[in-house]
Amino acid sequence: MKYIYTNLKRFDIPVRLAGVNRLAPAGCWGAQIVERLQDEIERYSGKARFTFFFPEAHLITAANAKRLGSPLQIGCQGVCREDVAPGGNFGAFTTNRPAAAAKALGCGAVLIGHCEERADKAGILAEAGVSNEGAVNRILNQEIRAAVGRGLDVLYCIGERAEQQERWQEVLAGQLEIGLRGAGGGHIAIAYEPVWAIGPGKAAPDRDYIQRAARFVKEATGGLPVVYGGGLKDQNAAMLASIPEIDGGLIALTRFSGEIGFYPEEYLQIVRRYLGE
Ligand SMILES: O=C[C@H](O)COP(=O)(O)O
Repeated sequence: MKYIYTNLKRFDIPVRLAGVNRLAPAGCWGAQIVERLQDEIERYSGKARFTFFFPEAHLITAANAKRLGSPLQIGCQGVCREDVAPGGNFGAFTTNRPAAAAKALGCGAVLIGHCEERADKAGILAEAGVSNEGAVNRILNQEIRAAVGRGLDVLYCIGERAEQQERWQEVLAGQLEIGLRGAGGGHIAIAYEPVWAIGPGKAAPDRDYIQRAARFVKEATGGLPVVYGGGLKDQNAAMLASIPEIDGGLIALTRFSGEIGFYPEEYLQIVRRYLGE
């Protein structure tokens, strides 16, 4: 079974507001993505699982657009490190999204620890004059445990930044060891994303580099599924699919130059290529 994840970041922002959304007005953007993809995706049932991480505003319309029995799973882009509990917090979580809320909104999965989330948390710590990767990993661990506690599938992102490349093993080991502590019992997959390979103008590492990291992650986690993200595109999908330790991919942009963004037809082309069709 292959796992194909998609992070739709904030690709819902229209071009006139400096975003990359050329697909649909914000109100129906999530539904349109589901409607344009689900027929084709259904052809791969049994061969691959598809999860789409939407910004919260689109979770309901995306979930409503999903046909009954569709293999497409809807996920959100993070959960709060605390959750509601009987006799505990009843929902006093202004601005945050507890795992229970994600569940109630129709999510089956959550993306945790994306490098953009890590950078945001590190930025908050930096405001207090603190630089502490361990603290970021501990907060992400709380989020993972909250998500697992609610039965959400978790895609946990790890990866080294450019300046960490020489000590990549130490960085990945810390992210895994602290992030996954006490989080057993759920469905957790790892997205290996070298931060320096993410986004427009960036290129994915070569096969050996990715295989070495994926092997390391597999060994450190006792064999959890590992997917690759960061510049995954039509041109390298087959190469990535040929790495035995890689169980799938995490896609965001489908077009990295010109009118960059997420385009459903281009996405399907990457999927076809990855699945060898
Ligand atoms: O969440 C996905 C990753 O950040 C990969 O992004 P990218 O495919 O645009 O490089």
